[in-house]
Amino acid sequence: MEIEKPTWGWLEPFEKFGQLGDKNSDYKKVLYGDSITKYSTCTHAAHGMIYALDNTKVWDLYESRAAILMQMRFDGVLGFPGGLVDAGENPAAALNREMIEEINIDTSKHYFDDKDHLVSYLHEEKNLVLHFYTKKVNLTEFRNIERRNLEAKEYGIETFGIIRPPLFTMGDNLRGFPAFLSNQFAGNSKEELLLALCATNIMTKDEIDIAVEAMKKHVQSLQ
Ligand SMILES: O=c1[nH]cnc2c1ncn2[C@H]1C[C@H](O)[C@@H](COP(=O)(O)OP(=O)(O)O)O1
Repeated sequence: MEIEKPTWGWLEPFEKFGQLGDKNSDYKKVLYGDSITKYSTCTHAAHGMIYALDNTKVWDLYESRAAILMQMRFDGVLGFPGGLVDAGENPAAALNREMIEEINIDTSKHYFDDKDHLVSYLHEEKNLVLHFYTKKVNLTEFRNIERRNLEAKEYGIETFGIIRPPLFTMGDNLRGFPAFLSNQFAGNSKEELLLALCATNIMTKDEIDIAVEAMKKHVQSLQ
């Protein structure tokens, strides 16, 4: 008896871009302009990091540094809100559309445009270009954005809840940010997070390198 194929959620060969397990080294940085002209036949996606600086202390001990909005995705890995760019669509416009669908953002107050673009990456084998944007809001606005998320159209379908990464490292030099980094991330989103933390001066390159080393040691110790 022939088993009927599900019409959604089946990774067809053309959906190769959605497969998990990408290596950071598979992505190379490309200029935004080139990515639009030279790689027009690739699949494009746009994702965005909304963040607010936050100088409150966690348990009067650890610097919060910033509230950053990430999400648990339908495929069980972490990433930023965003998604695929439709044919003929501008990546920033696609990002705003996805932000409405995935986290119910009010684009009359907060929207991404070309000047929020931080970096674009090409995954040659997957024929995939990833555009990444950042948007700074204040902490009150950030909390309002978080509150609206439960009413998003895609909540419980494509997105399974928003999260804030802990940006502090606890006394054992592992719990907190390094342990967070040992999760699985979609596409190149871990690298995007690290780059954005540095570009926004939320963390120094040295602090990031220390956390990444602690995370690697932890992951190796589990193997
Ligand atoms: O946050 C991200 N940063 C970089 N790449 C990402 C991120 N989230 C997903 N991805 C990758 C994974 C896929 O290869 C594509 C498509 O993204 P996705 O958000 O799943 O697209 P749709 O919601 O299905 O339109 O980007």
